[in-house]
Amino acid sequence: MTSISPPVADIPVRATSGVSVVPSPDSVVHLNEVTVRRGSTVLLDRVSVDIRSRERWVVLGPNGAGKTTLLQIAAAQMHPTSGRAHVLGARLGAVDLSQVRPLIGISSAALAARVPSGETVLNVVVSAGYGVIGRWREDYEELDFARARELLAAMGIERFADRMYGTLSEGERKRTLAARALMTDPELLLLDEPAAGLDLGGREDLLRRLDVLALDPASPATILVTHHVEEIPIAFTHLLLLREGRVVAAGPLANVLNQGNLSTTFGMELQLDTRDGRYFAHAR
Ligand SMILES: Nc1ncnc2c1ncn2[C@@H]1O[C@H](COP(=O)(O)OP(=O)(O)OP(=O)(O)O)[C@@H](O)[C@H]1O
Repeated sequence: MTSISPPVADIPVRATSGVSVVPSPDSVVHLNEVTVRRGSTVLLDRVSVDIRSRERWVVLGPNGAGKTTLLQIAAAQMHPTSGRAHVLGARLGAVDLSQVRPLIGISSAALAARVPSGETVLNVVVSAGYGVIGRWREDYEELDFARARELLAAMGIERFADRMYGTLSEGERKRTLAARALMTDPELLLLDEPAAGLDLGGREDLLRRLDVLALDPASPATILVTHHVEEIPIAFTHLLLLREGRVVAAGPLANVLNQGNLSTTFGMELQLDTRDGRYFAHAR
C-alpha cells in the first residue's frame, strides 16, 4: 500500500524577485522564475509576476520580447521549461488543465487566423461556450444567443451579428473576438494586441470599451499585450515591461511606467509624456 503524504501547507514565502514562491488565494496568474527555452533560444528568462483577481495588467515590450510566450503560459497553453507557473490555482505541468482552460477568455492573432471566414459573427461569439470556433452541431439556448448579442452590443458591433466574419474590417474582427473572449464569463481575460491594425477612431473606441470593462468589478482579471504606450487603457492598473525575455520592471502602472524604464525596455532614449491618464512616447 502506498501512503500519500498530506500536502505541505502553501505558506507564501517571498522569493528574491519579490514574488512569493506559492500563489496567494486571489492569484490568477502566478509565475515564479519561469523560463521558456526552445533549443538554444531563451524566450522567457526567469520571469516572476503575481497577477491578482482585481488587477488589469498591460504587458509592454518590443517585437520578440516574449510577450506572446508569456500570454501562452497565462493561457495554460504552454508549460515553462523551468520555474513554477500557476494559472487560476492550477500548477502547469502538475495537473490536468482541461478544467482551467474554459475559464480563460482569449483574443489573439492565432485565434483570429482559425476563424472560418464564412461563419456569422453571432456564431463566432456563441460557439466559445463549447470551446469551438464557429457552429457545428452544438445546441445553444436562447439565453446563449442573448448573451452573445449583449456582448456584441457592449463592443458596439451588434448590427453585424448576422454578417459573415470574413466580411468584417480588422477593427470589427478584433471587437468580435473580444466579445467571444467574454462569452464564457471567464475568470481571466487575455488580449493579445487588441488594437493592432485599428485606425485612430477604432483604437480610441476600443480603449474606451476596455476602460468600461476594466472598471466593472465583475470583470475578470485581464492581461493586455501591446507594443505602444498609447494603447494602455486609462483604467488598467499594472504594467509588466519585457525585453529579450526578461522583466525590466513590473508592478502598479504609475510606479513602473517612467522614461527610464521605457527607454531600457525599447533600447533607445524615449521621451514619455502623460495627459489625462494617457501615455505618449517618441524618440528623444
Ligand atoms: N519555437 C521557437 N523556437 C525558437 N525561437 C522562438 C520560438 N518561438 C518563438 N521564438 C522566438 O522567441 C522570441 C519571443 O517570441 P514572442 O512571440 O513571445 O515575442 P513577442 O514579444 O510576442 O513579439 P511580437 O511583439 O513581435 O509579437 C522571438 O524572438 C521569437 O522569434
